[in-house]
Amino acid sequence: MPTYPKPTQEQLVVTRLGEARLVSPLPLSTTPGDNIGDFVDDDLRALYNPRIMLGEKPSDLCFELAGARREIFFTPQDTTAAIVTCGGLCPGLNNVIRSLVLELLMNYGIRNVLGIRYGYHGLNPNVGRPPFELTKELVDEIHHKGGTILGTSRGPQEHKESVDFLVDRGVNILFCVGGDGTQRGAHQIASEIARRKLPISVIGIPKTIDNDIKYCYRTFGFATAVSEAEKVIDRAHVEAKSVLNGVGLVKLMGRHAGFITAAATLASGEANFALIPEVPMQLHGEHGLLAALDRRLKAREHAVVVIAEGAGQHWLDECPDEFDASGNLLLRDVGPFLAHAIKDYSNKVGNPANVKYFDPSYHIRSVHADATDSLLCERLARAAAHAGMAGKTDMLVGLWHNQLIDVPLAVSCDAKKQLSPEGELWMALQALTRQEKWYSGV
Ligand SMILES: Nc1ncnc2c1ncn2[C@@H]1O[C@H](COP(=O)(O)OP(=O)(O)OP(=O)(O)O)[C@@H](O)[C@H]1O
Ligand SMILES: O=P(O)(O)OC[C@H]1O[C@](O)(CO)[C@@H](O)[C@@H]1O
Ligand SMILES: [Mg+2]
Repeated sequence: MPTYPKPTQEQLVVTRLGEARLVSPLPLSTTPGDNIGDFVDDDLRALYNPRIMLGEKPSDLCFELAGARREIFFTPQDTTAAIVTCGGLCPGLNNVIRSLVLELLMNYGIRNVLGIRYGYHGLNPNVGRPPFELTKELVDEIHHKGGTILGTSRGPQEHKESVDFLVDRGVNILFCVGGDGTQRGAHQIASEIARRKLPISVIGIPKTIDNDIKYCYRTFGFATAVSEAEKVIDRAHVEAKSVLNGVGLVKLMGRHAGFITAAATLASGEANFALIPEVPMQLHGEHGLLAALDRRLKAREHAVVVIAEGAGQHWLDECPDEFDASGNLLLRDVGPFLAHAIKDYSNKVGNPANVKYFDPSYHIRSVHADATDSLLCERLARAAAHAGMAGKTDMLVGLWHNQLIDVPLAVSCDAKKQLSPEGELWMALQALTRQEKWYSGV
């Protein structure tokens, strides 16, 4: 259940640089049933809402389906692509780079692929390092490594200079791999390209362990981050259970979305409380977290609490907002604050807790992609390559009910996705932890 308003059909129309007239070099077919993979018809659509109420007319609101087109826009041997990775690290960045390079060079046979260094800074010759050529040999084994071989960055970018750079370097397709900020930046670059009426395609590939990008049910990196977080919760449980009144407290990444916290809590099955930014909870008072935790300790003599970094911000003292280089609000550190609050309260009520605090923050995102994410990276990257070669632009590749879709950047990056407190994930978490019971004291 999305937490954002339904788009209009007009908002879901993807921009094209012009008519795609060239026959694709991919060895695909247009005949179903011939045991050869098929091109995707440009008129094929994925329904926005796959649920229907019996007796009601289904809505025909739909996304453009991603995939290889029979007609392409760019002449492969004259085409240069460039790849840039921006924002925080995320498992799978190297997988995406590798799959893009292999699809573009080996299957489409384009001229070359440039690797842009250290995020959007690399598109500004006055600030960034020069790009380097990505060859098949260079990317051969990179998918086994965490991080990004291109480097990444946060901080503002001058989109006019970025477009000058693309023109100077003869780049025809730019692939922007990153989170919501990166996709906003990609949209600005595409808008400047459109203003100058240039035939340059800009394609986004959504990356973030936070899983907060609209029209992408699951971003790559999320599954790996959840697997890593799950291990930490399990260890926090071991620590908590080994001492009297042990409390394993785990703080996980997730600025504005609690997807990592909720999914890792469910996967682990060992946490008793999960706190996310979307569901603000009281700390003090009869129905606050501290009293609830005390009830749990009295009943079971150990507890595990998982908190997303963006949760409980309202518990901390007001102080002037600070921002990172990209303008993202810097969160105050709720983990140590909560550890102290639990210790103080438990001492005060005469039932001292033995708090073991875990902060695995960067650990969960700097690892290499697991098999689930590697597969998703492969799918997203190849779909992005197809979209670029077909001359689509100002769009990102999304994942909607397990179908890859092409989504205009303007409609994807106008807001972040958050976890719905009415959705299945949060309901499952309530059913598993039964944390409400401790809060209500019944
Ligand atoms: N509002 C914006 N408008 C245009 N460009 C932006 C905007 N926000 C960020 N960018 C560009 O995108 C880059 C990456 O943004 P940011 O640091 O917010 O990471 P992100 O892509 O959101 O990834 P993460 O998920 O790690 O936060 C920045 O360096 C900046 O150039
Ligand atoms: O410290 P950095 O590298 O700026 O990134 C931290 C942020 O990046 C993310 O991993 C992705 O947005 C967030 O969960 C986290 O708050
Ligand atoms: Mg972001």
